[in-house]
Order: sequence, then C-alpha cells, then structure tokens
Amino acid sequence: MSQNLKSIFIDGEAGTTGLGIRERLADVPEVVVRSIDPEKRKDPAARKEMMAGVDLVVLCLPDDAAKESVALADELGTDAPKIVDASTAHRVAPGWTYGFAELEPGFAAKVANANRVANPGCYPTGGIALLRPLVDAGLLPADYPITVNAVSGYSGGGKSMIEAYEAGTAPDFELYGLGLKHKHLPELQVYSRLERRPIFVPSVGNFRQGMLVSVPLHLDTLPGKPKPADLEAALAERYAGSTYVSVLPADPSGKLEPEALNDTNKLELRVYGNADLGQAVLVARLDNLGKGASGAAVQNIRLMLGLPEG
Ligand SMILES: NC(=O)C1=CN([C@@H]2O[C@H](COP(=O)(O)OP(=O)(O)OC[C@H]3O[C@@H](n4cnc5c(N)ncnc54)[C@H](OP(=O)(O)O)[C@@H]3O)[C@@H](O)[C@H]2O)C=CC1
Ligand SMILES: CC(=O)N[C@@H](CCC(=O)OP(=O)(O)O)C(=O)O
Repeated sequence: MSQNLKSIFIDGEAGTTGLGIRERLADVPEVVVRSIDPEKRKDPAARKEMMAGVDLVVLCLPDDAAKESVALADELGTDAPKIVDASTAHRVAPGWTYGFAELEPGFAAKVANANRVANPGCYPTGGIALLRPLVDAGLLPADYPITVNAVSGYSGGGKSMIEAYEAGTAPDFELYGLGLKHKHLPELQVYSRLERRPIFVPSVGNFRQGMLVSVPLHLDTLPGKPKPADLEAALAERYAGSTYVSVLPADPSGKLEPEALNDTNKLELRVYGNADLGQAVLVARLDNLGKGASGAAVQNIRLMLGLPEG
C-alpha cells in the first residue's frame, strides 16, 4: 500500500485554508502530506524543491505568492506536479480548469483530467450553483440584471480578520464590497454564463464560519413568467444524484441560518417564493471553509489523483 501513496505539498500550510486542507487530508488514507521546514516556507528554492518531489501541490497563498509558485512549477517542466490553487489568481485564467465539479454535467471528469485547477471562491460557489442551471435551462436570460447578496462568517477573511473578530475589535455585522468590484465578480459572471455584470453585496458577521448566498428575482420579468416551483425543478434536475449538492424545500418558517453545514462539504439550495406575488429568492447555504474552500479543494484533489469520493 505505502508505495502507492500520493504525495502532496501544501504551500501556505499554516494559513486558514492550508490548515483546513491539512486536517481534511488526515482522513484520506491514500495520501501523504509533505511539509516544508517552517523557516523556509517563503523561500522560493525550498518551495521549488518540495514541488519537484510530490504528485500534487495545493497553493493556499495570497494571489501574488500563488503566481510566484506557479512560475516555480513551470520551471520544473515535465516534472511539475499537478496544482490546485485556492487563491483568486487563476480562476478565470486560460489553461486552468475551474474546480467546481458540479458546474455542468460531465464537469467532474474535466477536473479529474486537469493538471491545473483553480479552486472556486466561497461566494461564487453558492451563486454559480444557483444561477448556472437556470441560465442553461433558459429560465434566466443571460443578460438579466442579477443581484447577489451574501453573508459570511469572519474566517473568510483569513488570519487577519479572524484576529480582529477574536480580539473584539471588528463590528458585529457589516456590508462591504460596496465599490461593486469584489474579487469574486469575474468568476461569478463567467461561470454563471451571465452577459451582464451582476451586482454583488457581501457582508460579514460575528460568527466564525458558515455562509448564505441569496438572489432575489421578480418572476414576472422572466420569460414565460416561471413559478418558484419551476426554478426549484430546474435546480433539482441539475443536481439529481449529486453527493454534495442538494436541492431542498423552502423552510416554512421563512428563515435560514448560515452555520448548519459547518465542517461539511455540503451545499444546500432552496427556492423561497410566492407564486401569487410573482417573487422568489434563491438561497445557497454552505460552509465558507468547507465547500467554499478546503472541502472543495480536497474534492478536487481526490478527482485529480483518481481517489474515491470522501
Ligand atoms: N479564508 C477563506 O475562506 C478562503 C481563502 N481562500 C484563498 O486562499 C488563500 C489563502 O487564504 P487564507 O488561508 O485565508 O489566508 P491566511 O492569511 O490565513 O494564510 C496565508 C498563508 O500564506 C502564507 N504566505 C504568505 N505569503 C507567502 C509566501 N510568499 N510564500 C509562502 N507562504 C506565504 C502565510 O504565512 P504568514 O502568515 O507567515 O505570512 C499564511 O500562512 C488566499 O488566496 C485566499 O484568497 C480561498 C478560499 C476561502
Ligand atoms: C468574509 C471575507 O472577507 N471573505 C473573503 C472571501 C473569502 C473567499 O473564499 O474568497 P477567496 O477564496 O477568493 O479567498 C472576501 O470577501 O474577500
């Protein structure tokens, strides 16, 4: 068995995402994680040497450092390992495969065959999962003016935001990204197949992890004036048989909290609506550190290394 183990180097192992991936990989018996001497973790020569000796490297770094790591891997030519990049650097870049296995039918096979996979952002994971099937089904025109609202736990902001919340110096709740240029907009637009740039309003609250992403819709402005049940049926058809994505009935309480899926790789989708009023709100719930980050990364790693689903 041991000679068949796949080896992985997590570049940025001590960060929020890196630690999450490391913890999840501890439950994957087919892999061994090779760690760099902590004092050399930012030394390009030491990182390149680590990359040369493994099957796959996971980049859990700020964007600039992730680009530097890819350049180091490029120098290895045909000896370069497969790469999963958790940063924003390559999500809409040519030559990279977007690591959302549920993006469209057959997409898991594309991830499995890719050498370079960009792990999705947490908010786009929820937004794309809701929007892409409706665009593909013709229920949402590609040029429809979409607004995406979302709330995340503070771990989404990495070490510095975690420190600020845990020191009690951050507000209990705030909107941000109000310059309308959040870094997740390009991937949200491209992989939802929207022709018009969506408006995206993220927010962060005083809870560690968990996320809700919601999209309000005026159904009378859509072609064929669909009912909420039509939207739910299109989502259910897309994700039938999916291990991690489920389409659930709207909660009759009309409420939904963000933390129920913490420490899982699950993504739940619901359509709240009122057919008489012609209005609906699509809602995705996920763990920003799970299906929104480390969980998705490990799902991609399993696919790329030919390992069974977790
Ligand atoms: N937090 C989240 O929910 C998610 C984050 N991401 C992405 O993952 C990446 C990492 O984010 P996150 O884990 O939150 O960030 P953190 O700030 O928690 O961790 C970043 C890690 O990278 C290390 N690092 C920084 N520069 C270098 C370098 N030049 N070479 C080697 N190591 C370096 C840091 O070390 P040190 O602290 O010593 O400087 C730290 O350990 C980002 O691109 C982020 O966008 C993706 C999905 C979700
Ligand atoms: C609360 C918070 O600050 N969240 C982060 C996104 C975290 C995430 O998943 O984005 P990446 O994968 O692109 O890092 C933000 O809005 O920048």
